[in-house]
Amino acid sequence: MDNRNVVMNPHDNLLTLEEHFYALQDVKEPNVFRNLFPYEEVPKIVFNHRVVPPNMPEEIWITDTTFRDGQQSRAPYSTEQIVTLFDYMHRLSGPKGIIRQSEFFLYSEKDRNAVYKCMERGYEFPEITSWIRANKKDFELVREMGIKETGILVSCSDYHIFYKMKMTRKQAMEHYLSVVRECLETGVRPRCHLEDITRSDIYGFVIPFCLELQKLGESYGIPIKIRACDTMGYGVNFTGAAIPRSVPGIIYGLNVHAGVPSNMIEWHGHNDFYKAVVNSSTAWLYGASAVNCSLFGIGERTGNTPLEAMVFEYAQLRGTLDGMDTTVITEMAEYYEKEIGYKLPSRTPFVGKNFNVTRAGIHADGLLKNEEIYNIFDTEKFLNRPVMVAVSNTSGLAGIAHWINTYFRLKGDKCVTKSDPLIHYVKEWVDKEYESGRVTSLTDEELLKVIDEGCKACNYTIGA
Ligand SMILES: CC(C)C(=O)C(=O)O
Repeated sequence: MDNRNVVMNPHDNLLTLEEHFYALQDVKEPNVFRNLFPYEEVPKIVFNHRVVPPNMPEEIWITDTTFRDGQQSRAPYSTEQIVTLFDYMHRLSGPKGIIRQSEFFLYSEKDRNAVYKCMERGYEFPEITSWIRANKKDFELVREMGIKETGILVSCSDYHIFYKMKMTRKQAMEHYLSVVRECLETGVRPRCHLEDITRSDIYGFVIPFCLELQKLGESYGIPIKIRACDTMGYGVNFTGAAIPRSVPGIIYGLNVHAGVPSNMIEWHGHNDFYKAVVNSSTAWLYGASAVNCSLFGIGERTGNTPLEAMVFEYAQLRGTLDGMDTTVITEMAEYYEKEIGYKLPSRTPFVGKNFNVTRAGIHADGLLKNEEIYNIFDTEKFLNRPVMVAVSNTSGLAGIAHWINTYFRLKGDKCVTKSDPLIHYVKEWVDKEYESGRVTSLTDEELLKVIDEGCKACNYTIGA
């Protein structure tokens, strides 16, 4: 704060300009932004046409909440599952630690056991951080376990302050600061989760509070992280949208007005309005170094920002994967399906069964000529998932040929073509299936059986 302008207040205290302008507004009645959130109507997006300059930090990264927000919304993982997923996460993270941190509950013996087992791995990345009840005993526990950072809940909208906590803004702020001070006393780095920031009074509460946090952190020589939580998924990325819904506006306010450096700002999104991914990328683009995600987006209600999505957003924004091994994403998806029993919706980007499957015959024909025409990128290279054509009534000869080439991994002159008699044999069988009233798609087993019959009937050897 040394380089900021200062002004005198009437009591002769030195105040930064920010403190002078952004004093806490201790309102008597909660500000619930009824113009934006009428409750009995669909929420509104309002524009004030203030344009925030993009400001992507030099370094950006991903943090993980699979074992916290992720676990909050489903049956708990077993210790073995947590350790296996943590191993996968470490491999995905790469040498630069793009998956930088992962947060864990410490409530039960079982939670703590999982943490110890993950710690035994000795990985630098992801760093293990915690999520605890905000009291002295738990801060001591964090320190004793050798964890350097913990999350602390500091809900910031009047919905939470007035309705849930039954406090005034001043009382809430004083309470939060005392809890954060206790954490600092134990030498643990606090990460303040500003719950419900997209319904909060940014200038009347969030910025004054963050200015106080900055001062507190400075006095203990421990930087305090600010996690901006879009708890209900109300954030929007549109240029000129008004706060508190504007993601650029929130990040700008934290960065410029509250003086929180980019490497101390983290965005935590939810997907209630389908905006978790774009809002997280927007947070990066406007000055947050970290985005907090959970694997496959599994989290409260509609979920969090999917971690795998942000891996590919990272690569697109930075032009490099920076050493992340993205094929691990496919291994994790298989692990969820086989070992955890969680079936990913088939159209889920990057991991669903059908994410790179095309069904229409006309598309299949294009794919057969050149797979780039209908595949987002080399999905075989990055995800170990060759582009597929499902066989159905609309696949045509080209679709069947493509299915066989992909399934049997045939390359170059080993490939079957749509003029081969085997393809005509299979097509005849497919057509009959649908003519007789079938509406479901064909399974791999059915196709393999008819291909086998076709090879015998046509005296044909695949790949010969
Ligand atoms: C409970 C808080 C920290 C949270 O996860 C959220 O706001 O989404």
